[in-house]
Amino acid sequence: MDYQNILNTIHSDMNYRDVGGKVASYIPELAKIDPRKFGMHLYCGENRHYGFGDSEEKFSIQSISKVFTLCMAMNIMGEDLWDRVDVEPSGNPFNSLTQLEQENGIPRNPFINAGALVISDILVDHLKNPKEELLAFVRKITGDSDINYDNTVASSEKSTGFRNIALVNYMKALGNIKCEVEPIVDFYFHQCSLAMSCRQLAKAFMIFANKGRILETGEEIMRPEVVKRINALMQTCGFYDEAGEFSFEVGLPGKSGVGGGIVAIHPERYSVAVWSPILNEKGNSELGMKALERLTTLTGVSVF
Ligand SMILES: NC(=O)CC[C@H](N)C(=O)O
Repeated sequence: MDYQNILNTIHSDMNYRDVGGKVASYIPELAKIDPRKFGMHLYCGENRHYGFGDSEEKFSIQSISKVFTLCMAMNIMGEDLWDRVDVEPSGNPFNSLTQLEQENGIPRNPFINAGALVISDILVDHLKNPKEELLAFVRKITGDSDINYDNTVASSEKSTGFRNIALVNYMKALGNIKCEVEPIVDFYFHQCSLAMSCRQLAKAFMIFANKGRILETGEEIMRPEVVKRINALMQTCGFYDEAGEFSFEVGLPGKSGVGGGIVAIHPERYSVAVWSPILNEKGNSELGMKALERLTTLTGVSVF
């Protein structure tokens, strides 16, 4: 497959003028990002890297980080994790509070904010220094030590993160949060502030296309049965109330973030990341979704 040729076609056929959404502004620091940014990187192992545009520039990965923390929490808790968080698509916005009341504080899935905050609670509860351990985990699976938190983005989100703070308080009232609220949201805002490029994200997510092993070293990070669960959740819940649309258009498991990044994997073939900060009304990168639709259409291959 001539991936570089396909990526070049996507790059020349599409740009930010094709979409009408807006850069996220509820986190003030994200509102400063240039809406014209557009990059994509595809990695198939054996040093086969293909990319274009701003694929080496770091951006705020936001909710994409929820896949990393889920992975760590599953390695700690095993199947007991599912007593604290469910595995169903929410059909609701990522920061919604309403379902929690009807469902006794058990979030629908680990990728909506409520679910990711329960995962943060678990990591804060079990790890000595969760921020350092998350950073070490991400650097290890990426094979790159040049990955850090963006403290300016983390404090910017903290200054306006009332909904997330409300979610933790509410779940604590309903008995699904063990630790204090402050360290949980501090950890959550930091995980969301992780700054990575498309190239780094494609490398990191290769473990989900490679049955849980780091491709280059063969080291097992997760058991294959854990990868099965995480990929299933990316397929059904990775795009909030647009997970159906992403499956329909793209046909790959993936995860988005309000920084405008999307990562998707094709098991045993490739891992791909795209970045364009303009979001649609569901909070997913508009151009990113279109670019990935082009990728699976032009290659003629998806998981379906
Ligand atoms: N969808 C997202 O990327 C949301 C993450 C963001 N940090 C928030 O909690 O609102």
